Amino acid sequence: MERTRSKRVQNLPETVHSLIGLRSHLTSSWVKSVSNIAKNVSSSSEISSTSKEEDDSAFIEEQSIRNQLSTLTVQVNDQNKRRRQILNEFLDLKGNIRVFCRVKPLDSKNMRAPVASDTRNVFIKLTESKRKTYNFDRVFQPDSSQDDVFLEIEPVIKSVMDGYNACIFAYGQTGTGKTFTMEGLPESPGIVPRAIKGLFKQVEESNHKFVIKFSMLEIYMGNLRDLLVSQGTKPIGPIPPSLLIHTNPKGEIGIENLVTRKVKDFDEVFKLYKLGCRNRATAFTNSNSASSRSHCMIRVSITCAGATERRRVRNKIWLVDLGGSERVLKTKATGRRFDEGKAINLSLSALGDVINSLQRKNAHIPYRNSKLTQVLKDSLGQDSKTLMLVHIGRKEDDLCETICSLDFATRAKNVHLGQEESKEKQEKKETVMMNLQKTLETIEKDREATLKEIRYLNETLEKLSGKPHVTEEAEEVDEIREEIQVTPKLRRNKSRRASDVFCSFMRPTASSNRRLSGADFSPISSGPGSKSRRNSMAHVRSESVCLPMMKNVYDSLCDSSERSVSKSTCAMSQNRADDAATVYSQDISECDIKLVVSEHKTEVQQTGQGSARKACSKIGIFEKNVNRKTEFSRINSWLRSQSENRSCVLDKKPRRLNKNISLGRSSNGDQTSEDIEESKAGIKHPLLLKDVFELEYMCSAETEDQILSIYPNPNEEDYASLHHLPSFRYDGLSQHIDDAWFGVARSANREQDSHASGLLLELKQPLPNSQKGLAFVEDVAPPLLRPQGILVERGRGAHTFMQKLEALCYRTLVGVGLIDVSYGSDFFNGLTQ
Ligand SMILES: Nc1ncnc2c1ncn2[C@@H]1O[C@H](COP(=O)(O)OP(=O)(O)OP(=O)(O)O)[C@@H](O)[C@H]1O
Repeated sequence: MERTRSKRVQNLPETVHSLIGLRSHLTSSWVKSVSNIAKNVSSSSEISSTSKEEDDSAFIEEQSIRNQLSTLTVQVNDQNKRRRQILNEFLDLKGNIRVFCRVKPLDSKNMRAPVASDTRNVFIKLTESKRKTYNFDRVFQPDSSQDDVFLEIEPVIKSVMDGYNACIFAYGQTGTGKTFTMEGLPESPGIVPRAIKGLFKQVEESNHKFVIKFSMLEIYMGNLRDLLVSQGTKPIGPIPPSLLIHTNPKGEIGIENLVTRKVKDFDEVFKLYKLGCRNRATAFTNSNSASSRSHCMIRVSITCAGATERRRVRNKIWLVDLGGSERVLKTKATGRRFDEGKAINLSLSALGDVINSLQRKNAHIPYRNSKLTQVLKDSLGQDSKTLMLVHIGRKEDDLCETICSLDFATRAKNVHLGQEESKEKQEKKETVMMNLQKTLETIEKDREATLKEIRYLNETLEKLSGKPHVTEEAEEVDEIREEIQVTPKLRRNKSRRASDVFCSFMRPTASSNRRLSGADFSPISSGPGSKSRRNSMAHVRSESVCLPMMKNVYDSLCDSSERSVSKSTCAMSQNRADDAATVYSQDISECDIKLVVSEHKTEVQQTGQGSARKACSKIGIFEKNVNRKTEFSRINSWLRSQSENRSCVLDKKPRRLNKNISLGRSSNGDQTSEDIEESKAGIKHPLLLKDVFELEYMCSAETEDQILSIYPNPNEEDYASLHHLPSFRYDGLSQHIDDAWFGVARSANREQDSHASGLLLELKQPLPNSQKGLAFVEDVAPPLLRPQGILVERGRGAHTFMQKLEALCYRTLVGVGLIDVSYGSDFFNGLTQ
């Protein structure tokens, strides 16, 4: 229409000209035509001026909307800023580290429950007259719903939108409801789905553009495993390489090669979460049929450019379902379950230390003592928001664990040296908090109204201009997105190595590189040319003692390879402080960390067979030297605390190892010539475990029970059972343990020794069929090479027997302080002090 009008106006001069040229033909029709044209001309000019006016008014309207929008944006940013400040003030008053407690309902109403609670306190009935009270920022009683829990969590999620890092974790004994709280059930979703939904909702409502990314990993036996990457399901495969943790110059923690997926909505997150859960390590335990055997960690990172009121451009929230704390003795875990429990306990202990140090505002925060705390470093402390949900059960049976969990939580609480706030101070604080909350609500309402108006104006603008409204900020976000996508990931085995990028203490050690390149868990090679840095540390004891680890039905559900006890022991040269530091930061699993000892050269040089008393005094000398000369992690105090309980005998015998050693009797029952020779020399050869395998030696189930009944399981009340430990005899852990530790002369032929060295255990009670004590030697060999096949062939009886033997081996090692099982005097005592 407009186009037709303007065409007519353009044609007017031509028409007039033609009229002039046709003067001679002036007729009434001509007059009519001219008057029509004149009319048209006037109406055209009218139309053109109207359209101009219209254009102008549209432009003005657009401009005014833009002006309004920029005013409103300033306004909403201001509101965001105020909201952030007030919310932060509110959370500061509540405490940046808050501890909640959730009490699990009893399975049956008729059960006796020595645990009671109100909204702030948990009461424990210890005896008829003795009670203990624990108070928390909030206690969720057994009938509390998931809604109640999330209501307390919500401010932290808002704070994440404001650019703060946060960490929410569930802690507690196995089976007390950590996964229930974090993940929930389809009909009653837990914190993770609600928090993520909450984040997306806020993103939608916000006037800013956000990029949200999701990652999921677990810390299993001290190794970081990406849960968004399938690890394979081979029961005896190499342990997948642990992901490396690094810190960027800004102090932000990153995890190398961790899959990080950009997510647009909750559904996408949900799919990834399900995938991650499928890859997670869970197993049947005595306490929970689907027990989490690792710490499951979800990271949601948020990036928002152009929101100057946010605390930082990129921030993150960690949602952590910690592995269940457990008393290894109570759960009667053996084999891998035992190792898992120990690793979990050690990292929980490290987490407790970190939180406690943060609460006390200590100058040194021991983040580096576990992978868990290393990963969470930038989300714990400073202005990060930390929420710990401690879970307890009410059963009488679990009282001990409940007290441990409550003690752990109390340690993490913001109670400075036992000084509780006065009631008056508390009331004052509550009033301030209430006022802040009211202000917060008003700001939230105003902010919502402003956001609504902004949305309306944006829509109007879109209609007017016919194209979506693009802000400068959105363009910036796009740039960031591109930047994130093009950031090259560090590739393994490429010329660019982690060591080129990270500062010295974060560089992987030779061992971790080895692990990366092929999950090599074999013991230290003594072969020619193997002059690795690690090998040059003559006293590294790690990966040297291999006990028979049974492949049982539960193990087959897990995909890691077997583990050797040696993973929990490690000694380092004192003059290699840097090695020790590196090991702490990168190389070893958590079970190692607590046990790392800076080794020293003792002057003890004793040879020959030692009596029990001698051996005990050797432990004393060892400890004394250790105390005097070495720098320690906790093993020192643990060993000392154990010395009274230890009654086992360290019996040092330099033994000539012979691969063809027999059972001490020939097939017809006669003594072999070797036996005769040995008995002449006064040396008795014990039965070797290797021989047990090879000669298919088995005793009846009754005999096994009879033997094993002598060595009952120690429990927390009765340490006397440790007196029944089988004697432990040194059998040449030659290359890995400094002989001076046990006062033994080193074998001249180290090379030969290293092939046949192992751990020897001797039961005091001989087997009926054998005139000799039963003893075990396990050759130093990579766990994968051990004779699993033989065990499998022997059927169930062999399995049960071997499980029991394994338990015995552990108990012996515990008794002499070679391994730390994290019960009683170690982990739990540490927490309750
Ligand atoms: N508050 C609760 N209300 C109802 N059921 C609960 C509650 N807490 C836990 N449960 C139930 O108890 C069982 C064990 O809980 P869950 O698996 O969450 O324990 P967990 O602490 O995560 O154990 P683990 O450390 O071994 O993984 C589940 O069946 C769960 O549904």
